[in-house]
Amino acid sequence: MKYISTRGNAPELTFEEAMLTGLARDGGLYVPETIPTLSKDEIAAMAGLSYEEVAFRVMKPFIGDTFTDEEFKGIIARAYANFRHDARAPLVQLGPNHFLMELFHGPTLAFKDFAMQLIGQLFQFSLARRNERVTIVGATSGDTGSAAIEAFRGLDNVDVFILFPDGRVSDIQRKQMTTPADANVHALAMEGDFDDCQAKLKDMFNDFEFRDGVKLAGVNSINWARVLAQVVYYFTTAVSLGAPARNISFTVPTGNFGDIFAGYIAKKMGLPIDRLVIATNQNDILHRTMETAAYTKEGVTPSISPSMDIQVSSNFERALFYAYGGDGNAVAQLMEELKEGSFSISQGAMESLRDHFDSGRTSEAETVETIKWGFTHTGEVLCPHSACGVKVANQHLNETPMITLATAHPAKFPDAVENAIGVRPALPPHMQDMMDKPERVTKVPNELEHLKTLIKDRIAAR
Ligand SMILES: Cc1ncc(COP(=O)(O)O)c(C=O)c1O
Ligand SMILES: N[C@@H](CCOP(=O)(O)O)C(=O)O
Repeated sequence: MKYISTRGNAPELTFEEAMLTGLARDGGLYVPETIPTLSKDEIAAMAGLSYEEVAFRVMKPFIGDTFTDEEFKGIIARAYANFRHDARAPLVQLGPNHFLMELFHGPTLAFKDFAMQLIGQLFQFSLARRNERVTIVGATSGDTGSAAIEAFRGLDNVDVFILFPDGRVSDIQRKQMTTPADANVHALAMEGDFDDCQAKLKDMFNDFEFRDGVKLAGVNSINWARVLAQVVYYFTTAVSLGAPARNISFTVPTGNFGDIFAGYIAKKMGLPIDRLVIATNQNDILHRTMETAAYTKEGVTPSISPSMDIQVSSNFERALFYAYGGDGNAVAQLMEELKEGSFSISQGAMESLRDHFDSGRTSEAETVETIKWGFTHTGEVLCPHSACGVKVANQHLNETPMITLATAHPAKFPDAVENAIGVRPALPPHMQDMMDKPERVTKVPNELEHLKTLIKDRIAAR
């Protein structure tokens, strides 16, 4: 299996190379040159298997012979050993035809753990056998950063630098990033919003001297392995509700478009997904795009679902690549136009997107109302991001079972939840001592040269 860039102008790579590389050298994102498919029988045979067994069957065609089967099974087993629920991604029922996929039973209480715990194991295996070290730089609106730190802390051959927007993540998210004492962890509170952090990260990748000098690697969802790991739970949950014998729809709280794009890949692999519903908060660029065919950047307005406060939605580029029939030049042209603030999607590409995706937006007041509704009508305490998903899903219910992804544990956003329902969700026991630990964080300006120097100096000092 070879991996190609969405902008069509970067070297083709193997799975392992693409994983360790992150962003393609033409600024694009890596995708597999073909999407492997699974037959109805192969999907039906997943019923009753463990999460880990399904993970192996879904991901194996994408990794080819990168690892032996035994090696890959060992990697998967170690990745999910620290999850606190046997099903890993359990379903709870919210209504007659509406289910919630709880994706917050991993070590940092967000869906990011599903991919990041796996990537941590994949990197360790690959770096050890190649005798290499890397510098991971990640951009986060809160959850990717804590998941990355948890997955890579304490490793000798990895430094992990996390850029988060100063003052725009929850207190718990910040403490998850600033309290680990490991010397290879560097939490950087940057001025600006998440889009600024992600732009600086991409600037670093596009500076080849810096990139090659520090051996830069990326663990944001620009990394194909992140997306791939997230494909698995679409299979486990759809099969548990009767797929492939019946269709299933999903609603996904969306920001950087990685999670819902994983659902699109599951569909392309043969999982009978009817609709994939994009749920945004008030930062609704993706919903506006689906309605108007114009992707137009506006400023980000901080919300009570901060992890979705995103306007430059990185993985939408991958969706555009498929909507434009794999035309890398067309995608590169759109991304060039985006530098000026907006681009328009052609009619054919828009039809292709609308064949798979619906969308909706949730205001701040509606998010609060939905947290209340969830608690009162179902007993489920929703985090604000998951509440955005449930609100939009409730508007898209029909005869096809709907699964909404619950992307974070409510205890990561206790103020928003307590304000809505008067109950302060408690952190699980393994995280309670975090509140008293000292924080280690460096405030940094939104300046590329400053960041590059800091990173080089920190690596030299280790
Ligand atoms: C809790 C939570 N929900 C939803 C999202 C949006 O996911 P994606 O960026 O994959 O669209 C994020 C951030 O990625 C998140 O942290
Ligand atoms: N919401 C994310 C933003 C980064 O997304 P990623 O999936 O590209 O890593 C976060 O919590 O950091």
